Amino acid sequence: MSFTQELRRQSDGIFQAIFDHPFVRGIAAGTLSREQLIHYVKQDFEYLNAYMRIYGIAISKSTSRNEIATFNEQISFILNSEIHPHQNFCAAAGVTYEELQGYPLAPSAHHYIRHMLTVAHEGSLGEIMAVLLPCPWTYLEIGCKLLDEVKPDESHPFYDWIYFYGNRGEEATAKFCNGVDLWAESATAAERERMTEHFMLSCQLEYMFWDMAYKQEEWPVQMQAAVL
Ligand SMILES: Cc1ncc(CO)c(N)n1
Repeated sequence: MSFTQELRRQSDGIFQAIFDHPFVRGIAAGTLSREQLIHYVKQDFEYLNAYMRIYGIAISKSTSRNEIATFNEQISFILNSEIHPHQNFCAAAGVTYEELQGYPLAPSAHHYIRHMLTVAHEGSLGEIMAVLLPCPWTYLEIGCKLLDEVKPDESHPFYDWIYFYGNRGEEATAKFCNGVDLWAESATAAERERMTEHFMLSCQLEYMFWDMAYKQEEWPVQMQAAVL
């Protein structure tokens, strides 16, 4: 079993919980509220900005052109393609994408981004790849599962979202897994252990991100608006 197959086995309980989460079930059934979609897009716009910055840190730790090119491709994918699923949610909620940009982070999004940033600061390139991997991997599997289960046609409100993640992520995720596996082969046991921990925590935080959007999570005490 490869290192990433072993990671997938260890995280199976979390993957299953994500597939069963009411937000993901709500994508399948087309039953999410306008407010839940808006909360998700506001937070995910910021999340993907942070995610691209972490790729930037990964580039600064890269030792070959090949690695740089891979991270560069991933950044372009987020900038140019991953806007489509957000736009699908915006259209379903009846808002423009621009309206949902620049909001403060809710607690779980904050937690997830800080987790990735800590690993980016302290860890090796292999550890950074491990902390980033649950993002494409969980969405690929959600997309494939929903394609298979719902077989949406164009009348489904989340047709674009489901097709985007079900069809587009496979090659990128395979490449990502390959990079993590190669790194793990020459890593020490202690580093592999850290890679596993980072990966597992990112899976937990993927679950929490869905939960945050579903419950429209906010900080428990409202901040006071600045007096200008
Ligand atoms: C939180 C989160 N995880 C994964 C993806 C997929 O890229 C996303 N857009 N947002």
